[in-house]
Amino acid sequence: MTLLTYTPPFIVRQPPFLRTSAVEFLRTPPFPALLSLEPSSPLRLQFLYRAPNVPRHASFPVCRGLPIVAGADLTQDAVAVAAVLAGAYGLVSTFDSLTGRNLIQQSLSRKLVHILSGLMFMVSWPIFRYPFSSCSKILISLNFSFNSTSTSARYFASLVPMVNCLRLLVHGFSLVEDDGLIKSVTRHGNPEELLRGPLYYVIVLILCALVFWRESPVAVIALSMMCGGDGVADIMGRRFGSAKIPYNPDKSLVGSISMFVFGFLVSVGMLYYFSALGYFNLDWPSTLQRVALVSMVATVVESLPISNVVDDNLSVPLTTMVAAYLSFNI
Ligand SMILES: Nc1ccn([C@@H]2O[C@H](COP(=O)(O)OP(=O)(O)OP(=O)(O)O)[C@@H](O)[C@H]2O)c(=O)n1
Ligand SMILES: C/C(=C\CO)CCC[C@H](C)CCC[C@H](C)CCCC(C)C
Repeated sequence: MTLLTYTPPFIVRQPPFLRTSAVEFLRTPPFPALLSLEPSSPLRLQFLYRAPNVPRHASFPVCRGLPIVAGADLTQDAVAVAAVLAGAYGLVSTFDSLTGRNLIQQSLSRKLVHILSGLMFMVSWPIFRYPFSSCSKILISLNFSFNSTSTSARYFASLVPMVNCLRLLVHGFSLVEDDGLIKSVTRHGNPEELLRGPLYYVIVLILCALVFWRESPVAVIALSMMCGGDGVADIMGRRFGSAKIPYNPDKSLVGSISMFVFGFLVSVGMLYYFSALGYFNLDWPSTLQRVALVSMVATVVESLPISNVVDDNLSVPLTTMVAAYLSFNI
């Protein structure tokens, strides 16, 4: 379904800091907002913003000339923020209703919200597409040979977890009552619980959107391990985890195996999703090995008896970010 037509952007030189082995490794530029000096044929924008087919190993002369009207419409990103915020509210309300009617247990509701929120947020990233910040346009208009391909879309997308972060703070400190939120995302129904796992969770979403975004496998793998891996580990471990981990009686082998398997599968699936939309081009045999290694590292960290020191919603994604960054840059 064609929603909008826009003049394709122009390719700029990739910033030096992006000329890492990761970029070489990914072969073609990962940036959907690349600007090409000679406009290619108008691309018809689909609902999901696909990166223009940038030729592999394309040369990237520095961008010059008149301001480049990206053709992107801020309106789309504003609508996208509203739509994803509505989705977040709807997800929590749905599980509030299910727990309220005793159709699912509160602990299962919490984990399903944990699994679905981050993954659905990540899946929504391609609908944000304002290609560059106003400062970039000003720099271009001044004929500034800038190297940035920063995309403002990430800032719009990060508004969603930011609003939810505020929501968790307001209700976590009981400034405003929201029984539905508390029932669907806390284990014991205490508002203060919102200020721990759920709050760390949305902070990680903000970090992933702002720092790595859809232009790198790092955030994709980190959120896949936090949501798909850790979330399923809890569900499977509680249900089938009779055989405990020797060094951590609170965790089980089934839970950890589930963490690895589902974290790996969800990571590969999400990487394929963004790769299919053209955000990065992966060498799959090597990528699968790297994702397996990162998944193993995250699984080992999640199995450690450190939950009282650092929440899994921090230790798992942060460990995954470091491991994925090193793995895809070496
Ligand atoms: N590798 C794992 C991970 C989790 N679990 C099971 O899932 C429960 C909760 O796991 P945990 O990761 O601690 O979940 P949290 O996110 O810390 O719990 P909550 O969602 O309440 O914050 C554990 O007590 C355990 O029964 C398991 O058996 N093996
Ligand atoms: C229960 C949770 C963590 C504990 O381990 C997850 C809390 C989730 C937040 C309450 C809501 C977060 C919403 C996302 C930022 C956006 C989701 C959008 C999507 C379209 C549903």
